[in-house]
Amino acid sequence: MATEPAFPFSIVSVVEDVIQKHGSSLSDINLATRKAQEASSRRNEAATWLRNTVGNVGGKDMVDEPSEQDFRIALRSGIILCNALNKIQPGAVPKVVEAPSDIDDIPDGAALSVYQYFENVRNFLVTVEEMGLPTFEASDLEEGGQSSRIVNCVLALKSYSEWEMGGKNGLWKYGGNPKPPSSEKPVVRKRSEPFTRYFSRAKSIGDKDSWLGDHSSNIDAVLHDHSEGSSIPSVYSLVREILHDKKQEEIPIIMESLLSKVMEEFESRVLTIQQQTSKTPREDKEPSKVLNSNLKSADGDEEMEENDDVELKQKQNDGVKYNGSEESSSQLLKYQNCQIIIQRQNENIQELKMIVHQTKEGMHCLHKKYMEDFVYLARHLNNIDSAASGYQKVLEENRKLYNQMQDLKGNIRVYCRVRPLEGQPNNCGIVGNVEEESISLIMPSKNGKGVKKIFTFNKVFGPSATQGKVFSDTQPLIRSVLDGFNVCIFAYGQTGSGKTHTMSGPDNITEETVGVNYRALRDLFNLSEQRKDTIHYDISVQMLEIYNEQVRDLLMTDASNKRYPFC
Ligand SMILES: Nc1ncnc2c1ncn2[C@@H]1O[C@H](COP(=O)(O)OP(=O)(O)OP(=O)(O)O)[C@@H](O)[C@H]1O
Repeated sequence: MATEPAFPFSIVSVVEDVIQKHGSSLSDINLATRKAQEASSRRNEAATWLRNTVGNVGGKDMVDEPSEQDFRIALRSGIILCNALNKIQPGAVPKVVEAPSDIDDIPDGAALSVYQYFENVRNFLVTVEEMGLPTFEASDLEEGGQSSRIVNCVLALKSYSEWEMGGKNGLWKYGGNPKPPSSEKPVVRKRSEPFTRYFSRAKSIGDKDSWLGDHSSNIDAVLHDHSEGSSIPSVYSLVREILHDKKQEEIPIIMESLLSKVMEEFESRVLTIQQQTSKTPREDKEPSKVLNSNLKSADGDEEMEENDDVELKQKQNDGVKYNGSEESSSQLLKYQNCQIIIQRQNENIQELKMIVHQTKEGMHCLHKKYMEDFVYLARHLNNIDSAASGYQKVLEENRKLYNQMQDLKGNIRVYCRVRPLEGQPNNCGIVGNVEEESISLIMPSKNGKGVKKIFTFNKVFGPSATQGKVFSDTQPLIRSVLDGFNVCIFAYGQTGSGKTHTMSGPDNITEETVGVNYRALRDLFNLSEQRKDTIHYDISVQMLEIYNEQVRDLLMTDASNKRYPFC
């Protein structure tokens, strides 16, 4: 973005006005008195700061409101100065040579080299110079030295300390700048030094705020005689006119007074602009010539208006002067609005970056948790698989044992079922005792006495045995079918002995009277369903009749082909 700042005010016009208003009074000063008062005031300020910063040294405090002599004597060992410097920049003077407590009693002018104070002073001066602060000569600490230079140095340290404690934000109010990180130094003309210093400070602000940006050359051009023969005076020509008949030593005081008045005038004009701005809402909606119109934002106008006062005060602190015209204030407001929009966009970008970062972290955590769950499930599945294969092995073993047991019981089993006789009590007639595995029959004989004969079976069912009881004994054999064994169940007996009743059931079949066939099939289908995950069974049914040495397929629909062979 082009950061062409709007300067809706003329520095020349402000200086010109001040000179017109106060021109005569600027030089009308009792220089001697003023200088003495000011020197005393500055020395007191320096002494107070040193006392507050360093505290008691060698059992003595810095004297309150010291004389020039007191001030020099207190500092000539360099201990206070080095300690103060170390407070601001710890370790700046690694070794401070201590002096005996009676150092202040040594008469002024007496040599102090025995206390090696030169080392302290030299270390202090070297460090201060490296920091870009104003220094003094070691001889200034002796009688006849320029104590004002010492005061200047101490006050510069104080200003630097305050500026540093304030987070190095804003203007460092003392005349000089701490050494910038880059090698760039403000170019200052010797003759215009007293007032160009102000602008070099403003440029140092521009390093952070880009308020004046790189326009020091423009400012320099304004200060200097940039247009020979131009009808518009420059600051340089205005000031030169004021100073041309003044003595060399008067110039700094007059310039200070002039700058002070210019600042007052500037503040006054800024206040006027603020008042006008608060009374009249912005009317100029045209794009500013000096601003990037792409940065305009309709929805941000309301909130930006609230920040106008703050921004104006900021400019006021930066020492910029306005000419007060409405057009200029409108341009300034637009410029400020754009700055606010950019700032908010930057904040939004930062916020979005934060959200993206958090989302990435969240995704990373989810992925990690997913992987952990996945590994856990894989392990769990492995365990289940092992258990299932173990179970299958055990099951297989059980089946083998089961079938072996069926074998041991006998591959051919013969059961005997006694049919109840209608209208007669059970166990009457020829049937004697019905045991678990035997039955006795009373056979008639010639002599009239019955002959008892006992028959043994795998199982004997009496006339009261239910269909369920009969099936329960055949069920284990039927289950062997599903393990690949051949099983055959058939009923044998004379007509009317109950074969159909046992195998199928009576004419009116109920849940209790259903016979072995149905029960066996139901059992096989149930087992097949239970084992469907591990074994697939194909089940088919045939129904044949063998009668009078003829085999017939009872399930064929075509009656002509019922007899064997079927095709
Ligand atoms: N255990 C029993 N309990 C009650 N009734 C029975 C029993 N056994 C057979 N009956 C009855 O006896 C009759 C003859 O039985 P069933 O028809 O089963 O004999 P069957 O041996 O099949 O004869 P067939 O060889 O002539 O076919 C039927 O009415 C049947 O209900």
